[in-house]
Amino acid sequence: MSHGPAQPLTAPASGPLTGVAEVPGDKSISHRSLILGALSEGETRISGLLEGQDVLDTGAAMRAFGATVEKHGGDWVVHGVGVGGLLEPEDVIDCGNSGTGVRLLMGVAATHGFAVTYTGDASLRSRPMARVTEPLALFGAQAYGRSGGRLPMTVVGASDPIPVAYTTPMASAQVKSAVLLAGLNAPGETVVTEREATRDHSERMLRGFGAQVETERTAEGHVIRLQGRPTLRGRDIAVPRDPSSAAFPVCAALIVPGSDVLVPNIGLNPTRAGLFETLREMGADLTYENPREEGGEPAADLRARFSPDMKGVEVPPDRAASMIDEYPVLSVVAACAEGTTVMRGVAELRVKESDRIAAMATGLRAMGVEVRDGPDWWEVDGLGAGGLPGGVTVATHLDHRIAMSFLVAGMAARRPVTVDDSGPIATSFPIFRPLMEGLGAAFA
Ligand SMILES: O=C(O)C1=C[C@@H](OP(=O)(O)O)[C@@H](O)[C@H](O)C1
Ligand SMILES: C=C(OP(=O)(O)O)C(=O)O
Repeated sequence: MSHGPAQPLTAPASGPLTGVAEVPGDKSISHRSLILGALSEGETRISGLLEGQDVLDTGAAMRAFGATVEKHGGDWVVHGVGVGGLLEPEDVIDCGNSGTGVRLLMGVAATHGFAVTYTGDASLRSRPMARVTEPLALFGAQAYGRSGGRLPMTVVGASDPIPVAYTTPMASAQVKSAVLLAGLNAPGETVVTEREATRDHSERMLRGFGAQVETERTAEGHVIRLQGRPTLRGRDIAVPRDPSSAAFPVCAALIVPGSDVLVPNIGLNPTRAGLFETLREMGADLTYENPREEGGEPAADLRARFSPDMKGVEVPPDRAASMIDEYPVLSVVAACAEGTTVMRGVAELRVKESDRIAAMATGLRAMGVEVRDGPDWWEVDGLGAGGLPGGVTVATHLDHRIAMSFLVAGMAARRPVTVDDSGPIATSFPIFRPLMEGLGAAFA
């Protein structure tokens, strides 16, 4: 919960970024590997787990719920307790900065007959939890939190849960996943309908661990049916690299003159790849090399080269869920393109680790970029390649993606960009700084 002293960091203009950027494991899949391993019988061995603080906090939580979670050599090994077998934690569960961690855990524990109190850092304590506790109440769980449905919050799990049919009111994989994970320990069929498809890692991984999950496209949307009380069996998991982390070296290469960067082995699951599609529409020199299937999902090596002729685009709102965490860094690329980039249908950006539209707009405006915004949209007027003035210090509001986005901006700007706190980068991309330095970036 406590956050150490702020760690300011400055990115001055960079020379060409070149080389290979091996980004760490996918954060969404890493959380789910630990959680589903803990709900399985037997051993789950995970290679490539993201060792970011968000994921480490979920690992500590699974230990508090009774599972064994240990690092053996380079792998993480989980010995699970089986579906319905979680134990009552002896203390508050602190999820740090992680919305995914707390919301998925609330779901899992909501159909166990004990109470759990959750908290997190100042950012997480400001984020809305009613979106999860409302559907969990349908299973019979009761939540008692701060006003506005904020953490700290105690959720009293249902001792006699009933299955639920629920339509998610916003495009959120966290809400969908919380309901599905609660449904694991409810008898019968739990059904989640989402109007827009969101990342589908929970569905794919639940199936991989042995649950019966069916998905169907209907007139109402995307329907997911889970049969409750399955036996989940531990398995080996190789976590693919994170496309949301790949976004930073890719975007930096596109806007720093002379750059040519290879980001190998990135999953291009269509529920995650919207940024790359958008960048290509803008005219980015971004190619998919060696396209292949990895663990049943499309993957490729991404090659990004400096792209001085990118144009602003209108990003279709139905693409938002597939690139929701990438809008901050897209807005930096947009500021280096010609013309206006329009981003609509993105109200969810206002309830992430920070209000990401406000945070990016404030920093971009401070360096002279024209940004217009409304409740669920924003537009950035590009200054063209080499046009970003820089010369600002920006507030990152405990938000890793805001910090990394402005550091990327500094690499392409005429004068340095300083972020007031780079500490939160460790939540999702702990090797961001050495990785970017390896490509040629300098920090001060
Ligand atoms: O399910 C997940 O792993 C995630 C879902 C998204 O959040 P929402 O469900 O709030 O859109 C995303 O922003 C987050 O980084 C990870
Ligand atoms: C929104 C994010 O994470 P979370 O919701 O898990 O805190 C993110 O990583 O950009």
